Amino acid sequence: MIVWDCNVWVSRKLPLTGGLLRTSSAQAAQSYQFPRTFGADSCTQNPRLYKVERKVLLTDLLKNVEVRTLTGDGDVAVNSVVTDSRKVSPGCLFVAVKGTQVDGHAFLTQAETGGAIGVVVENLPDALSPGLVYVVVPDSAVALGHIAAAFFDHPSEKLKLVGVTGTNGKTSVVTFLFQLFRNLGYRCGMISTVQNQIEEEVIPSTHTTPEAVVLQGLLARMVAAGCSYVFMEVSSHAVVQHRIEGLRFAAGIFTNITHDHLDFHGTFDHYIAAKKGFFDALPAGAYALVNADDRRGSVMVQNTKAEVHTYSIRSMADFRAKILASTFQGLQLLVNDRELWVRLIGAFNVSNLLAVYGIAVLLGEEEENVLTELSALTPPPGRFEVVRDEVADITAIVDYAHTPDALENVLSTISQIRNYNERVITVVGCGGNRDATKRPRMAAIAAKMSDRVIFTSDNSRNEEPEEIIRQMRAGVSAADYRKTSAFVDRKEAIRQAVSEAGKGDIILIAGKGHETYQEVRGQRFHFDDREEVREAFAVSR
Ligand SMILES: CC(=O)N[C@H]1[C@@H](OP(=O)(O)OP(=O)(O)OC[C@H]2O[C@@H](n3ccc(=O)[nH]c3=O)[C@H](O)[C@@H]2O)O[C@H](CO)[C@@H](O)[C@@H]1O[C@H](C)C(=O)N[C@@H](C)C(=O)N[C@H](CCC(=O)O)C(=O)O
Ligand SMILES: Nc1ncnc2c1ncn2[C@@H]1O[C@H](COP(=O)(O)OP(=O)(O)OP(=O)(O)O)[C@@H](O)[C@H]1O
Repeated sequence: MIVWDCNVWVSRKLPLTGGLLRTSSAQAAQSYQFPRTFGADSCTQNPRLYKVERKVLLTDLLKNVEVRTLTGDGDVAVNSVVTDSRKVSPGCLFVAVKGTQVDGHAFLTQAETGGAIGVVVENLPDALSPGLVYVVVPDSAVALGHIAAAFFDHPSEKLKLVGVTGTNGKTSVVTFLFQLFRNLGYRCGMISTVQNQIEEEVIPSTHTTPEAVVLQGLLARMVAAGCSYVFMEVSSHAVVQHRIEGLRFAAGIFTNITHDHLDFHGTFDHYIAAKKGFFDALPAGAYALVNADDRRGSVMVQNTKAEVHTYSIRSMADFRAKILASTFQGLQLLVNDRELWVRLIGAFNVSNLLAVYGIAVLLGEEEENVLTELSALTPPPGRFEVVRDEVADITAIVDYAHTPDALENVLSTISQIRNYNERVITVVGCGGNRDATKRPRMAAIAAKMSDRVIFTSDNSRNEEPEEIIRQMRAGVSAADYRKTSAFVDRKEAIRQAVSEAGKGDIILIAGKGHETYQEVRGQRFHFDDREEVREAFAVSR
C-alpha cells in the first residue's frame, strides 16, 4: 500500500523571471510533477519532504478573494500556504485564522521569523514589518479556501465533485458512490472519515472534511491521477469553518439531520443552518439531491440555485424504493419499480442506496447499468460489519453508530431482522469532550431496545470514563436499569458480552466501527472492536 502524506502532493515547477516568479493562469495549468511516494514515517523523519515545489504569484492567489487592502509587493512568489505558525517555511503565505482555541493573528511575528513573505489578516497589526506583504480581508477562513483553490489551480473545476452531507450516512454514501463509479469504468477519488482514496491508493484521513489547503492539494492529486469523479463528505464543521470555500460542486446530497455536534454548533438550528449553507452555495447547473423522508430535507434546498431532486422510501419522490425482504445477508428491493437484491443490511442503507442511484442517474448514467451495479456494492468498514462465531452460533455486529439516531437505526434494523428466539446484547460508550447531551439518550435507546446492555468507554479523551458512564446510565429508565452493567475497560466489556451470549444471540458493539484506536488523555492506544470480538470468541471456546 502506498501511503501519501496529505501535506505532500503536487510539485509544480514554473519558470522564474529575474528572481521573481512571473506566471499566468495558462502557465499555472501546466505540468504537474509528483515527488516520489513516501511512507508516512519518512515524512515525519524528514520534514523537508513536506516541501511543495510550487510557486504562484500572490496576486494570482488573490483573484477570487475580497481584498480590503494590500500593503507591499503583490507580485511576490508564494511557495506554500500555511495556517499554522509552527509550520511556516521560507517563501510561504501565512493565513491568520481565528480558531476555537486561539486567534492565528497572535502569531504574525512567529510567521515572519519562520520566513513567511506575506500574511493574510482581518486587521492590520499596530506596527507593520517592512519584510512582509499584508493582505487584509473581511474573513481569513473564506479567503483561505479561495487562496488554496488558486494555489492548486482550481482542481475541483477539472473533475466532477459530489459532496455528501448529513448527520448519518455520509461515509456510506461516498463509499458506495466511489465503488459504483469505479465499477462503471471511471477513475475516481474519495474523501471520507475512514480514509481518502485515489483509485487503489489509500491516504489516511485526519478529518471527515480536511482543512482547505489539504483538501485542495488532495483534489489536485486526484486531477493529476486522471480522476473524473470525486466523492467527498462535507461535515457541518467544514461548512462553518469555510474549508469547502473555493470548491465547485457538480452535486450535493443531503442524507438526514438529527442531534449531533451541539457542543460545536450550540443549537440544533445552528447545526441545520450549517448543513443548509452547503446547499445555499451550490452553483446553478449543479444538482441537489435530498432525502424527502427527513423533514429538514426541504429546508436544506430552500435557497439553493442547484436543480433539486428527492429520494424516499416512504413517499413519492424522484427516486424511490420499497423493501421486499430484509435479512442479515442482504435486502430484496423494488427500486423505481425494478426488483433487485443487494448485499447491504438495514433500511437506512436503502436510503443510502437511493441517494447513490439518484445521483448517478442525474449525472447521466444509464438507469439499467446503475441498478445492475448496485447489487455489487459492499458496506464500508465498521458499518454493520458482521463477525460470526460459527461454532457457538453467535453473531457480533460492529457498527460506528455513535449518535442516538444511528444507534436507534442499527437496533431497529436488528429488531426487524431477528426472530426473537435470541437475545440482543449491546456494548456501547460515549466519547469524552464531545456533545454530552447525547449520553443519556444513547443509553436510554440501548437499554430500551436490547435485552442486555454493557456500558463502556469510547474515546474518553480528557474526561473521566466513569463519569461519562454515570451520565449515560442516568438516562436509563428504572424498568430497564436491571438490564445494564458497566465495564470501563472496553476489552473486558466485549469479553463479558461474549461470555453472556448463547446460541443464536446477537452482540452489537456500537460506536467505534472502523476505528483502530482508543483515545485516552491525549494518547491513542491500538484498539479494534473487530479484533477484540474475534479474540473474545477464540478465548471463550
Ligand atoms: C473544533 C475544530 O473544528 N477544530 C479545528 C480548528 O482548530 P481550532 O479552531 O482549535 O484551532 P486553534 O487551535 O484555535 O488555532 C487557530 C489557528 O491558529 C493557528 N495557530 C495555533 C497555534 C499556534 O501556535 N500557531 C498558530 O498559527 C492554528 O493553526 C489555526 O489556524 O481548525 C483546525 C485547522 O483547520 C482543525 O484541524 C481543527 O480540527 C480539529 C483537529 C478537530 O478535531 N475537528 C473536528 C471536531 C472536526 O472538524 N470534525 C469534523 C467531522 C465531525 C463529524 O461529522 O463527526 C471534520 O470534518 O473532521
Ligand atoms: N442513512 C442513514 N441514516 C441513519 N443512519 C445511518 C445511515 N447510514 C448509516 N447509518 C448509521 O450511522 C452510522 C454512521 O454511518 P456513516 O459512517 O455512513 O455516517 P457518517 O455521516 O459518515 O457519520 P460520521 O461522520 O460520524 O462518520 C453507521 O454505522 C450506521 O449505523
